[in-house]
Amino acid sequence: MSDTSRLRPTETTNTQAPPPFPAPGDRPGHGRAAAVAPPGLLRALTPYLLDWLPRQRWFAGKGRPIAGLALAGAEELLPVDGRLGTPGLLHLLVEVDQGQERRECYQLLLGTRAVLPSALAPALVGRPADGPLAGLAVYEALHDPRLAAVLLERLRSPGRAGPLRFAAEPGAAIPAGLPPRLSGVEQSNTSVVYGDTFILKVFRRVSPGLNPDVELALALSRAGCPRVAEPVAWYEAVGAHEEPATLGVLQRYLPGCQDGWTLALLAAGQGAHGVAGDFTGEARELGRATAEVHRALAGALPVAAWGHERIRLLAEAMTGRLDRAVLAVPELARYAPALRAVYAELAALGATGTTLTVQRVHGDLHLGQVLHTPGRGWVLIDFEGEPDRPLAERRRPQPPVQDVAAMLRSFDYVARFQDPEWPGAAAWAERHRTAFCDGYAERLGGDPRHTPVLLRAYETDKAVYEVVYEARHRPDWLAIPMAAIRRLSAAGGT
Ligand SMILES: Nc1ncnc2c1ncn2[C@@H]1O[C@H](COP(=O)(O)OP(=O)(O)O)[C@@H](O)[C@H]1O
Ligand SMILES: O=P(O)(O)O[C@H]1O[C@H](CO)[C@@H](O[C@H]2O[C@H](CO)[C@@H](O)[C@H](O)[C@H]2O)[C@H](O)[C@H]1O
Repeated sequence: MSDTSRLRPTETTNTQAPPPFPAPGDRPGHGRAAAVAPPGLLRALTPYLLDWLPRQRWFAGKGRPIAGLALAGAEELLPVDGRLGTPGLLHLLVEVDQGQERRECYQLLLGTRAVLPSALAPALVGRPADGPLAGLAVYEALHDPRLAAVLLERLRSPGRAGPLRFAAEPGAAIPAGLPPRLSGVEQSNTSVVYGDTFILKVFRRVSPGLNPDVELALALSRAGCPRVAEPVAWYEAVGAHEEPATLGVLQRYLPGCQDGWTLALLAAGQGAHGVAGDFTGEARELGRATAEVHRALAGALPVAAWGHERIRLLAEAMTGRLDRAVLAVPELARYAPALRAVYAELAALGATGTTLTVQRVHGDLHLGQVLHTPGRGWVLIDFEGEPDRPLAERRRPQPPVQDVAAMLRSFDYVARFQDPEWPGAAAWAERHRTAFCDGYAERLGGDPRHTPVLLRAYETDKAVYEVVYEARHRPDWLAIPMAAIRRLSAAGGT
């Protein structure tokens, strides 16, 4: 008999992280723990997690010291027992205290084995010397096809596993035994492809509430919109006091696709005689696809109108983001007065009696979030919104121009990627931005360029976000959004 009891939650109150880490206490955004592991589990893992977490691509708190860890959930999906000679599988929700008001909660899937095969050596997290995992190698479970297969099996048979709930679209046919492989493209989350038929995205940073990546993709798929990879199953953590937190989604895999960023760079690089190549046909098609998604979202989910006060609040929120960005990246400071003027113009727009139609949008649209597929043309993915914004904010309706502005920024990125100072960059970007807007207007009937004040405010807001994003994650790329900041701050009135 396996010794599963050693990892079963034995208490119904929060486990405190062992000294020297402080007790979790009441956690903003997470409330009480959904499940509690026995004392000793977190203590055993902590030294390894402190080293391993900050090295993960998806870990948002890089560069800030970790003051404490706490378990918000623990479930044994396969018995953890080295004597069995088979791998164990632990599902953990770990809260990380980095001295900020909001503690981030991360989803970890950890495998355990007495002997780790050499192919899994790069996935090693640590070998605790004592505690409930003593003598076992603890490693990233999604690297192990045997353990990735367990997740697919759970998704095939909806139901509960402790605090975890697995659900599937009615009628979804998910075959058994599809071979898993870890997706090479690791970004904000971790994805596993099953037999080129499905792709499972395991969300890393989680919080209570329905993740828009599931919510919007389901709404679009149920509305029959072909511009989305259909979700077929998902799983979530069910807490006692809060909305379930979405943990992962299984979607149809689109074989043979390529992302827009790769394609656009390729096209731009294929020009002759020093002139960058053309991507305007694809950009126009992408504008059409984006308009189709907006139209389908407006049909499936609530739409509202923003009047004066709400537009003023939007301008205020953008100004607040700028102020915080200036603190994070001081070289923005000299442009700040001109950028504030862009937002002031937006606030003034509300005073003229203008109303804006708002609806659910993608929220972080860029060329890396669109896949060109052999059968369907452009498909939009990753409806999570900007990962740094709280979930509730990402789920609020917004003017659809937000997505348009974000995609316009992406064409600017392509133009300046090789050389931020390339003299032809502005013209290349402008041609492709125009083509995208033409396609969008053609399909939707409304042209985003007809609200230039709003469009510029959103483009500015995005460029400010990108400055902070690049300063934090890819300092070598900072020159790209800074060039946009210079342009937008110099543009002046309408
Ligand atoms: N349905 C799909 N079919 C094929 N490939 C996909 C699909 N969804 C995502 N991908 C691939 O996985 C990558 C990451 O997906 P994404 O949803 O953006 O994850 P993340 O949230 O980690 O950024 C994409 O750039 C694409 O290469
Ligand atoms: O794809 P994510 O949801 O993780 O989005 C984040 O990372 C993006 C970069 O991978 C970042 O996008 C920025 O860089 C892109 C080129 O790599 C460019 O096409 C985008 O226009 C630009 O915003 C995105 O902002 C960030 O949220």
